[in-house]
Formats: sequence, structure tokens, C-alpha cells
Amino acid sequence: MQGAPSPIAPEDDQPRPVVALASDHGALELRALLVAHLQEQGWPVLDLGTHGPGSVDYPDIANLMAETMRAGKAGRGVLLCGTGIGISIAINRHADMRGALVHDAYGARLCRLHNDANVLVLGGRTTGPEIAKECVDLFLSTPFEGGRHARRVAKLGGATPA
Ligand SMILES: O=C(CO)[C@H](O)[C@H](O)[C@H](O)COP(=O)(O)O
Repeated sequence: MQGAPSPIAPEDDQPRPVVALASDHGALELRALLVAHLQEQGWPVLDLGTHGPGSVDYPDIANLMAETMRAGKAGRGVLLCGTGIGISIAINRHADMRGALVHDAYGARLCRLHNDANVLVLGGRTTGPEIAKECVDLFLSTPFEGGRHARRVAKLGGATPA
């Protein structure tokens, strides 16, 4: 189904999708902080790593996220690398992924309202913890607006994973 809203339920009385998080070595601390933050808020979390300080390649991490979401193991993704740039390029090579590199609350809200982003991308070396938490919260609680934006999202092509 092209351009369909992602299956997110901002209201607390509806089931919450699993949120997968993954990063390269450039965002280990911020990812760990966000995993704990989401778990504290009751979100079902799937932490895909990387789990050690060793250097890894961000395209591999983005590909793992895409495979995980395509397999239906998560409904939303949060990806991080040092700047967020490399991993956002990588995730958007997948036609069914709409990754949004975000640096503030406005972007986090608008990437849902207008772009129906299914993956939030943050930079572990560029975004502080409080802003990152705010971005993740908005990403997970803001619905897609639809309307004219549905037409535009449909023109991006690609299916919306379950
Ligand atoms: O920011 C990134 C890509 O846009 C990644 O985190 C890379 O790790 C970054 O390029 C830095 O690489 P390094 O091997 O840690 O120097």
C-alpha cells in the first residue's frame, strides 16, 4: 500500500508498535540513553546494537534496521550514527523506509505530520540528550496528517512496512 499512514497509535489506550533502535559506534551513549528512556515510558523496545565500542559501518546498521522493519519485528525505527548523515543516506536507499534526520522538536513533529517518516535519525555527536529525548517522544506520538501530504508521500514510492 503506497503512502499509507504508518501503524502508530499515539493514544495510550491503543497498542504501541515495537520501536527498534540501532546505531554505529558514533552514538552508543545516546542510543543507550534513548533505549532506557523509551523503556521507562512503556514502549516495547528492540535494541539492535551495535553492542560494543568497536568501529562498524553505518550502511550495515541501516540495512539491519530495514530488514527488521520489513520483517514486521518493529513498527518504528530510531537510527543513529555520529552525525546522522551517513545512516540517513543509507536507510533512504530502501524504498520502503522514510528516514528523517532531525535536529530539533520542530523537525521531529513535522517528519511525522507531513512525511509519515517511519525512521527517526539522530546524530550521537551532534544532538544532546534532552533534545534527542524530546525528538523521539514527538516522533512516536505525532500522527501522520494525510490529505495533501498523502499524495506527496505516495509519489516517493515504496510500500509502508506492516
Ligand atoms: O557520522 C557518521 C557517518 O555520517 C558515522 O558515525 C561515522 O562513524 C563517522 O563517519 C565517523 O567515523 P569514525 O570511524 O568514527 O571516525
